[in-house]
Amino acid sequence: MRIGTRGSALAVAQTTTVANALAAKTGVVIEIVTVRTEGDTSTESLASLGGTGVFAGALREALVAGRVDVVVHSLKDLPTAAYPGLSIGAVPKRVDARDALCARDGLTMDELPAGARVGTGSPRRAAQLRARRPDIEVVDIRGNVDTRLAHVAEGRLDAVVLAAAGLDRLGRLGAITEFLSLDGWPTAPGQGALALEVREGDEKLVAALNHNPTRTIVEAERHVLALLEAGCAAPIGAHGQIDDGLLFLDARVYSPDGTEKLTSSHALYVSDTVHPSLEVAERVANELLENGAATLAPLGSAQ
Ligand SMILES: NCc1[nH]cc(CCC(=O)O)c1CC(=O)O
Repeated sequence: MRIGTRGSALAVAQTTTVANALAAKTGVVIEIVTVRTEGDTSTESLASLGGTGVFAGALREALVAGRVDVVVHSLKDLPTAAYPGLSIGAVPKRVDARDALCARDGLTMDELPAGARVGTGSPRRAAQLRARRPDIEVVDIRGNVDTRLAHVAEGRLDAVVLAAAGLDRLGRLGAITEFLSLDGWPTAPGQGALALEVREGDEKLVAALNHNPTRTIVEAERHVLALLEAGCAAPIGAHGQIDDGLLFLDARVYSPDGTEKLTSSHALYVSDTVHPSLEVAERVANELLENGAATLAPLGSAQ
């Protein structure tokens, strides 16, 4: 079985984990194939690339063409629209969904001095930073996780905000100076989860790695994006969880300058309905739209 991945250290790390787990569960021999994507090679800001699918496109083409049998995506980088002929065969158990602050000298968010330079390429993180600390300077950066951490280590920035999941997968948890709680800092739909995409009909190749609660939760988070017709670069955070059969979904839309935000939370019992993810997302998205989400934030083009 050939598994396709982006070439970044993070992508290779998470694909290797998936390959090992799949080999252990199925006994199949696995080869990892690296595919270059526009999101990896371009130095443009993510927002200007148009966001949607800059990482996923080349991987999906390789899958359709039969050059690989499975591709591993970070779920948060995967467009919400279905892709003809392809299907998400499995969503493995999610790891940490939180963002983390990686600052110089062990500083926390509250301890950063006024005027501190904090790097991120994400409009959501930029809005959240401005909301939390209007007195700091948000700096737009690109590059992989190691490049971003180097900006701090080498003194060009005071801090960066990154996904805890990515830092963990790269063995860089030691760079974290504060985990940002999901209550106050919901993260990108699907953050910390992976999607194993296959050609339609091949779902059984990867079914052994599927984790149904994770799938239900991340589908709810992603439905919010789709219902708001928002791209992955929109300033939207969403966080779902399942406790005792109750699916809870919280989503927040920010104005880019961080001065305004809209929040909506709803919950329903998974066993009470046929499509719990879609229903809870509809309640959340409708409430956000009724309260003006589309005028508060540039949601980006429909997918
Ligand atoms: N957009 C890049 C990207 N895609 C997935 C992750 C982190 C790992 C994950 O969320 O699964 C990252 C890096 C980051 O946001 O810090």
